[in-house]
Amino acid sequence: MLVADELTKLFPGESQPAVDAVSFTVEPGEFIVLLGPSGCGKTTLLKMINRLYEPTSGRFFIEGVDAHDMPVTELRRRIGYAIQQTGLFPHLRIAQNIAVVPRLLGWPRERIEARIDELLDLVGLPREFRQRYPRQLSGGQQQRVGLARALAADPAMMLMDEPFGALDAITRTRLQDELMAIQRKLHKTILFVTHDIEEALRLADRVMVMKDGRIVQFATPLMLLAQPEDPFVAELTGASDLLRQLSLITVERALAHPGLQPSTDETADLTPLHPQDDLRLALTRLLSVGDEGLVVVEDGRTCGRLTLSHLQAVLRDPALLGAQR
Ligand SMILES: Nc1ncnc2c1ncn2[C@@H]1O[C@H](COP(=O)(O)OP(=O)(O)OP(=O)(O)O)[C@@H](O)[C@H]1O
Repeated sequence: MLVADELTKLFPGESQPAVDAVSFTVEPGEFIVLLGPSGCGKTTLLKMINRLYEPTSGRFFIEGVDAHDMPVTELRRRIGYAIQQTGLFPHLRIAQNIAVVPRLLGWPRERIEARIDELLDLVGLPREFRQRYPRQLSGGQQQRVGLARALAADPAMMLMDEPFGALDAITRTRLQDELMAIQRKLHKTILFVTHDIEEALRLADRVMVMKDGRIVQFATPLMLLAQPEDPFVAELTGASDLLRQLSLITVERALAHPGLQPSTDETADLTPLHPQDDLRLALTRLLSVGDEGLVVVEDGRTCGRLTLSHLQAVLRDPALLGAQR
């Protein structure tokens, strides 16, 4: 668990703190996205957490221990760090880049070699890339190496500063999918900075919206869209966009809505929905089939039938907010 208590950073010569007395708690295994306009303090906050910057005041605790009392090497061993510019060493081969932290930690050679292979597999790169230099890889491949390097010593927490910022939409979506799969498998606590609202809503368990060094709202993606606490949050997230809200709710949740009894009509549709499909996709399909709705099928078994009434009920129901996954 990560607990920040009035964490503040005032850079020398500045009148306003870059991060201004922020307090929050992050549970183990949560995927947190930091979102906010340029200069609002996202990077500064991350850099305080791995102590690249020392806070001017305030404290934070990792697993109950005051980070200030921890040796920096010990702290950084627990925290992986990946950034947009990748920070790969150009003169080191991919294998050496990935091995930087394990080497610092004095791991035996065989363990390091095995770990490099394991990580290349995990991030979806061929093992032959071991011998290449960063310049011989595409931007997306370099980002994967950056991710592998951040994961190398198996840290419990990952700080990621716009790691997919410079990538095309397709590569970006693919890397998001892989990061989510890695997160589910390894249960890392992740603090992830982005400017991209779609990326934030897709990845986050909770989004920390920042403005002028402060936290404006810290809530699930659906809560942000459905109950923005501030006009700034509404504008930033496009909260009036109902399609965005629907994209965050699954068919399964809509079927479970107490206001509507699921019909178990066995008539098979040509293209049934799956319980884990999102309601934005469901809406697109429902608009083309009309009133009778679409059958929902999982592993060959019919779970119910979804209609437009389900979507309307869900959008009107505040009880569904906060539990979109
Ligand atoms: N080393 C520094 N010295 C002085 N001021 C700094 C320093 N680093 C950041 N700042 C200032 O602190 C504020 C917050 O910067 P920070 O980089 O944390 O913002 P950010 O939200 O990450 O922005 P972006 O989205 O553009 O990366 C800005 O006003 C910035 O100019």
